[in-house]
Amino acid sequence: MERLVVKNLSFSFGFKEILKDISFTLEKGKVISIVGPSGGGKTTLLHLCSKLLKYDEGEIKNSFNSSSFAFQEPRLLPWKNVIDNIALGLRAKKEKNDIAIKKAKEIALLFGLEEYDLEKFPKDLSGGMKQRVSFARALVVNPSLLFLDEPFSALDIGLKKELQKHLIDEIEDKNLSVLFITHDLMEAIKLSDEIIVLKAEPVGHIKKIFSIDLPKKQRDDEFVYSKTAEILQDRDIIESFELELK
Ligand SMILES: Nc1ncnc2c1ncn2[C@@H]1O[C@H](COP(=O)(O)OP(=O)(O)OP(=O)(O)O)[C@@H](O)[C@H]1O
Repeated sequence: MERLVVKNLSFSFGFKEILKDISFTLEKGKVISIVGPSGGGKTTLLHLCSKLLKYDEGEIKNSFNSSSFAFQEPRLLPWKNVIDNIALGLRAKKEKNDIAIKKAKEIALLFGLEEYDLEKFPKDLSGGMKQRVSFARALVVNPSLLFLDEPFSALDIGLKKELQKHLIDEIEDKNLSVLFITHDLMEAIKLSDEIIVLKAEPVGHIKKIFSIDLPKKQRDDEFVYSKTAEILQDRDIIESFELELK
């Protein structure tokens, strides 16, 4: 069975402890989001899980067949146009060139890019367009596990909803698993099976894990709003986000 198991993970940058005793399991076809205050160690945790960083203590066992990553910063290759940036992973997997181009074009159009955008280079794209290219590049290779760091943060509300819907379709149709970071509690409620709340003080640790059982396609705005209101009643969430409810 494909899964990601994180057990008693701790990590420091030099003498600065960033994460302590983190444990959770991501099963096939499930979505876990990591929420928490800025500087709480969310990106560090994602980088450890995706092997971009080496951990100090504990264990990470990843038995997923394949994975891909969309970073907070899109990290596109400046000398390649939109299509070639999206097709990068497909070419690395030795996909035939015409098929790679066809798949890259299909997903680019699905993600709301226009035909005339496809030849553009990253310097000529808006922040939201770059983010869509980066997300498309991660998804087009059909990974079994997707790591996402704030994938929708630069998108307007309409595009955000469209891409979230597309992601939910991929999760349900292809049994895709996702570990993602968001600052947006409503987004986490819409997409996740579990929400991990990280607290930064004194060292990044898991304060709470919320489970959401309603099937994702049944989570309408009303559900998301009422669940958000319910979760915001929780003392731990208020503390984690350093919110003050008056
Ligand atoms: N390469 C690095 N070297 C030293 N310290 C780092 C490095 N990268 C991150 N940090 C520190 O680690 C802590 C956690 O950073 P991280 O980016 O993981 O937090 P985050 O929760 O993702 O924040 P944000 O929501 O603002 O993206 C911060 O105090 C940050 O300054």
